Amino acid sequence: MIRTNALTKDFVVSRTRTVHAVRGISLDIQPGELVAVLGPNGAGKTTTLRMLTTLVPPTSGTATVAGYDVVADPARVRAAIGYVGQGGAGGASQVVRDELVAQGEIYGLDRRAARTRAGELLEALDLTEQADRKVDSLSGGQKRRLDVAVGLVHEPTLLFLDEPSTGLDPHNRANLWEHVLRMRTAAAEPRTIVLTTHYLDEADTFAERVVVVDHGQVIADDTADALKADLAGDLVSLRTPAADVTALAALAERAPGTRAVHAGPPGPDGGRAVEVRTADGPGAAPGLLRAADAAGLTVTRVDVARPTLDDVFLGLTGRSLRETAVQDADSPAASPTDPTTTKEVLA
Ligand SMILES: Nc1ncnc2c1ncn2[C@@H]1O[C@H](COP(=O)(O)OP(=O)(O)OP(=O)(O)O)[C@@H](O)[C@H]1O
Repeated sequence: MIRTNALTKDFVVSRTRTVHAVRGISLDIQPGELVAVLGPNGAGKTTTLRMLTTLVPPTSGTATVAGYDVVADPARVRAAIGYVGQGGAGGASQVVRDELVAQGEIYGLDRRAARTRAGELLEALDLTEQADRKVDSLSGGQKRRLDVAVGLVHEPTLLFLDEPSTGLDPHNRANLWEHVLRMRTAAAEPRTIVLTTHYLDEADTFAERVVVVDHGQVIADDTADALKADLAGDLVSLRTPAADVTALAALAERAPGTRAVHAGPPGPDGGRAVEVRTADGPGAAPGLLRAADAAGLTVTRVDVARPTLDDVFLGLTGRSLRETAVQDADSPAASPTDPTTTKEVLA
């Protein structure tokens, strides 16, 4: 459905400065896949999407989308895809239903067919009640759902969404995702969806495949579970009195499946946690406890944590992710420091 080979984009910003936004991305995306492209600000996610949607020409490399070359056949690519950009699609002073009808007509539907299609999309995206309102009176979540509806007017088999949920509160993000997932299977054949996101948790929960981009390159490409298992591993944390830390750490080093061992800082009681990064935490923990017991070492508490995509990114780049406040776009009362609106995003 999408195949790119060494896709590259340089922006020449002055005689002395060129931004290498995308540095040779090769991807192969099959029909029906739901792929999240994840990466920090400036990683090249949007530029990649804009090349795949024919909005900017590549500097070098090739890309075919829905079987058509993005440079040689941009009109056919555009007819086959839907694209929802970061800015949104709806005209602010348009009435919601009229916006969808107009989009249908742009894509060649006659007025009657365009009205029917608009009605179906309003229904599917829970916007029927808002159909006669102006676009700029909608909440952030409703606007984003309208954007998705606009992207689907011509029933594309392939949908690109650039940061569809940025700025939405957790409730509206979940709601948008519910609709996107429903839209995906509503077509005769499952739609292929490629989206960019900063949100680790949604890439983790919803995407079947996560492509991690950093500095214009793909640095990882797999299911979230495989990335976490291969690149991070589980963390078994064994709390032990100070006197046993060195011996317990040495024992953990020798345990099967151990990848790394690290002693945490002393707690209020002087004890420390020996943190064991291992392929299979729940599988390894009982063996570690038995070995500690046999060696006469005391373990006062055991915790097993599954890794996050944050751990994956840290493992790949040495850079961590920051807790960043996400302004609740639909609930003006919520402040950026409200813990319910604070989400993990890539720093
Ligand atoms: N038209 C342009 N002219 C010059 N530089 C550009 C242009 N568009 C993007 N860039 C630069 O290319 C790099 C990649 O930008 P891009 O928008 O693709 O990143 P991104 O991963 O989508 O970031 P974000 O998550 O912030 O949207 C950045 O350094 C950006 O400043």
